[in-house]
Amino acid sequence: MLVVENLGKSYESIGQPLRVLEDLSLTLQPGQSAAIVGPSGSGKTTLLQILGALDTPDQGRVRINDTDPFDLDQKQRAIFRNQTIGFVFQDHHLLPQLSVIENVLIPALAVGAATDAHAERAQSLIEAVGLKDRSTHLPGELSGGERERVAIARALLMRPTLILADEPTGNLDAKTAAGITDVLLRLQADENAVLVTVTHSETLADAMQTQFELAQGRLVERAAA
Ligand SMILES: Nc1ncnc2c1ncn2[C@@H]1O[C@H](COP(=O)(O)OP(=O)(O)OP(=O)(O)O)[C@@H](O)[C@H]1O
Repeated sequence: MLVVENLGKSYESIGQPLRVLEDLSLTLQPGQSAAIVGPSGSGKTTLLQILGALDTPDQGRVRINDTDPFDLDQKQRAIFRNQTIGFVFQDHHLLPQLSVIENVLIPALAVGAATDAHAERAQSLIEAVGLKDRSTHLPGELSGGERERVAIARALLMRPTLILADEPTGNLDAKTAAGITDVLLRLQADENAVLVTVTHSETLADAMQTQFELAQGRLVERAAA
């Protein structure tokens, strides 16, 4: 479960500080999916970075399964992030010199060694995202949509309770984007995880259970279509 209370965030800029998030609150239950939409510069990525404990808020609290990552020291926070949060980025951030399966195993390697159980999980996720025959390929040998599937498999390796996706279908054609959306939602449902996706795509936003517009630093729930 994700609970965000009264979040505030400003950036220092020449002259006045830039207030990006203002008294922002949000609660999502396990299994819930939400899209965050809003104009460019409205603070969507900033919010996602704070939800992922990659950036710190100036005010407010974030609780993920009753833990506030900002109560933890840096090392504990990194471990918590690794075990609780899965990130899917638009530009997928795969390591080009590592194979598909090695990329999927990165979260396990980051906290020690990949066990046989991790390797089995990685293989089953690679199958689940439709890349069974590609596990020894390098990212450079894959299409953009296939690379995004690898990024999704990697995000799911540690069975996160919170999945954060930043424009996961950003540079993809409509058919490929629809396939990526299906895979993401299927794996999220399998794990009963919370999914928060930031997007400019109305199609992707419509695939989520709930949609929020980020405006003037706060989230406003959009009425169901
Ligand atoms: N590190 C930073 N320092 C100063 N200002 C920043 C920083 N990061 C973001 N900003 C500013 O904060 C505002 C919100 O940025 P953010 O990237 O969160 O918006 P966004 O809604 O994700 O935009 P987009 O849809 O274009 O990706 C913008 O005005 C941006 O210029």
